[in-house]
Amino acid sequence: MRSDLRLDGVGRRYGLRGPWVLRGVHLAVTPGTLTRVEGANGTGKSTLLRLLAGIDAPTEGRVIGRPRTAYVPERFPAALPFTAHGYLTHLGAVHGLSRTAAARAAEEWLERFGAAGYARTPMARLSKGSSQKVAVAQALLAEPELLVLDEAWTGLDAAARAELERAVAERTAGGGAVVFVDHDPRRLAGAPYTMYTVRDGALERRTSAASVPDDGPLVVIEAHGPQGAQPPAGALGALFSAEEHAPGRHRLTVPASHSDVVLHALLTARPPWHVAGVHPLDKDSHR
Ligand SMILES: Nc1ncnc2c1ncn2[C@@H]1O[C@H](COP(=O)(O)OP(=O)(O)OP(=O)(O)O)[C@@H](O)[C@H]1O
Repeated sequence: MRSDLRLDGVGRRYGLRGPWVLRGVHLAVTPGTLTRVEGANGTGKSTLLRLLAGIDAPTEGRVIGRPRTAYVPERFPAALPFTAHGYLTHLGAVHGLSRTAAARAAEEWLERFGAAGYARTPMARLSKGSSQKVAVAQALLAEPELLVLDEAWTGLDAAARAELERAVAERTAGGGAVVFVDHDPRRLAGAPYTMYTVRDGALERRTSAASVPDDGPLVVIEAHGPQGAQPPAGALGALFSAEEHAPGRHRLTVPASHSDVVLHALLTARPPWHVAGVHPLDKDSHR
């Protein structure tokens, strides 16, 4: 990827008079970087990813630059009239590979994701997890400059999840950019990334995530606080991630070693937040 992909004053709404899902968004995606997008349900994460992937156009504003891009959608249309191998070979050819190179790349990626055993199975007959492997393989096949992953880990088994993390690291090491959404705050936590929260149609840049350790237990604090509020200042520096999943219902993920600090900040805030529960993060709970 030679230069940034930029969103310049981008807004998107659906329908002529629909509410603005995103408005006034400025964002630069730089070669060799990893970008994480988070936000509560329905705030516009997938909308943002589709604009970055170039499969949707902004209602207003401009997208500047278009690297060779591949995209894993939140919902992959699995019932395609191909075998996994046939589909990937076909796509490889569309991306400009020779037929032989495309077939070889298809085999290689199916193998890497532990899907070689059903390469010749019609896609309509694949399980959800297996078709997700094909969804991921189709995006990696042609070594895109920009890789956009919308909850791409969902449904993959542990080995395939790890393989996808490796593939992401390979892309950024090779100078590509990767933008992703994932519900698990530990996803790619070992790699430095820039994090943006989508809130009220805008992007807020978060900086705390880069310093999060990739080991050590995490706990989830379920807290009730003011709607639309940031967690109290005393808690912010210790947080791994924060999500307002329903109005006034905040889910804060924090290293266990820092949970006391965060609980203290919540309970002594003015007005105090109500702590509804604290539990260890179950790594698989959000997949
Ligand atoms: N094709 C569409 N037509 C009409 N409205 C849409 C369309 N796609 C998304 N929306 C609306 O735009 C808003 C943002 O949706 P989007 O899927 O981008 O959010 P999200 O943050 O990815 O949600 P989730 O976390 O549930 O995946 C929602 O209100 C949704 O209903």
